[in-house]
Amino acid sequence: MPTRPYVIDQMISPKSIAARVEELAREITAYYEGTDKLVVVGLLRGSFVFIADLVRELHLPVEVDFLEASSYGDAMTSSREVRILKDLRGEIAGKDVLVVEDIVDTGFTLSHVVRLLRSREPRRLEVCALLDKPTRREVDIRATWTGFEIPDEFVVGYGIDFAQRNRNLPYIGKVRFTDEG
Ligand SMILES: O=P(O)(O)OC[C@H]1O[C@H](OP(=O)(O)OP(=O)(O)O)[C@H](O)[C@@H]1O
Ligand code: HPA
Repeated sequence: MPTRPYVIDQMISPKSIAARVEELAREITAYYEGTDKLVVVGLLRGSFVFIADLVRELHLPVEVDFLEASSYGDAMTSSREVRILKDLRGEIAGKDVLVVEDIVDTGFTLSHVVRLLRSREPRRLEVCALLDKPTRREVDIRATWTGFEIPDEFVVGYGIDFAQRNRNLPYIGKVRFTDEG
């Protein structure tokens, strides 16, 4: 539980998110056109809202699978140790794969997951991330498609949490502590 009081200032509205998700889905559909099946892999828990919206806009035969990775716990900074808490149910060897991530911050989570999944030899593996904080990067990795580049702010909402709270907000907001001067 966060002990300090905070408020959340809206940064990206539900309307802007929906419009961007539609654009991303259009590009992804064009990229994978002709695939017999795209395995869409959501990284739990943060991507659960984004993946739900994104897959409904993909005009492709899709299978949905999930991988749970965790490195933040209840903190605002990465432990830099990525733990895989739940693996995929299905095989991805020889298949087209799209990894769906909510946010790329230091890059530790995504690089760990991409390395793991590439070792299973998918046919094509690409990444779609809703948010990117490029100024915080510690590992050299980029998503193939990014929804929004954002400044160095701790964000919540649309699936993203602060110590497991605020995932259910329909917008992306930044956390502002109210006990600071
Ligand atoms: O680029 P990084 O610095 O690695 O940060 C990004 C990751 O951090 C968050 O996951 P978290 O460990 O909080 O788990 P969660 O998805 O269950 O909230 C977020 O959902 C990303 O997966
Ligand atoms: O800004 C963030 N908010 C919530 N979780 C996160 N994990 C990495 N960056 C963030």
